[in-house]
Amino acid sequence: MVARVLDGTATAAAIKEELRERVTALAARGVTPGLGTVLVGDDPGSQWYVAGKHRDCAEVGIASIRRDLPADATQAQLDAVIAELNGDPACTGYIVQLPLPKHLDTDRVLELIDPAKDADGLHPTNLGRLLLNVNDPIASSLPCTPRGVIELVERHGISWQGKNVVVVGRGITVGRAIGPLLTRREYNATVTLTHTGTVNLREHLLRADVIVAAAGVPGIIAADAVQPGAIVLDVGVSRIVDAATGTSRIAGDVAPEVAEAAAWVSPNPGGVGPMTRALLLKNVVDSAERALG
Ligand SMILES: Nc1nc2c(c(=O)[nH]1)N[C@@H](CN(C=O)c1ccc(C(=O)N[C@@H](CCC(=O)O)C(=O)O)cc1)CN2
Repeated sequence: MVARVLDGTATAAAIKEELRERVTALAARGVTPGLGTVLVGDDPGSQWYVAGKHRDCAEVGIASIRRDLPADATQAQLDAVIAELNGDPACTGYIVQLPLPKHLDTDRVLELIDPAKDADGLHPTNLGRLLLNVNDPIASSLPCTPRGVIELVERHGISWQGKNVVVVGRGITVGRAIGPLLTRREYNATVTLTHTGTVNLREHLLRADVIVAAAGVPGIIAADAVQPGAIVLDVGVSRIVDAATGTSRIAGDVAPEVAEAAAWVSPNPGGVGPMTRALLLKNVVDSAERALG
């Protein structure tokens, strides 16, 4: 068997087209959504992602506001930028690109974001609402990557109902947030959260109908750990630098041979990454519509 491809690039393009229409409808009501980004430092991956977010905004008609700080920015400087965006009416939603340099306090930063402008859905209030408003998908922003994973599968005609899902990785942007979403009644999946400390990871994986690999460990999902016919989503991103040439490439969590065992695989790049960006825009448009009532 050769797995079919869960095409994130094409699916994200379709979502952006739908969003363009919604943005036009908002404009007719006098509202222009505006996405802000805060980037600290010069990590090439983060710079690339942030640039991509602004390109996406231009494509769908969302205004974009960019605040870049040097790698040695102080906590006070970062706090001031957040206060400025919280107070800027042109900025209807924003994100702080993660990871932050180690000397900055990520938890504090996420708490300082106005929950109504939290386009990532990572403010404690919004993560709390994710747990509390179990059947209200747009009560507040939802984390973009989990939302992207869910839509990528659904838009390929696959239902989540009754699926055994094994998530690998316990980070805040994916692993911890996807379980509360997928166990909502509308999806009815059964979710096991595993991580690099899980004993007998392979046994868990062999029971999975769907694997969401978000550990950031290249190749952690091997072909002999995937049951025939499984759906495998490769969320992990590691950059491997070739010491000789200085060039870098992306390595996902899923070994290439998995494509011979699974029914569906998301490529990496070209799978969940573009969906994360598209769902960020969707959060911004959802919240502009919510604000109108
Ligand atoms: N504040 C946040 N920070 C981070 C998040 C997040 O959701 N919010 N997630 C990741 C990075 N990320 C979004 O910011 C992200 C990752 C990957 C892509 C993407 O489009 N990837 C392309 C490949 C691009 C390349 O060549 O490097 C793909 O998969 O095809 C977009 C966004 C961590 N930080």
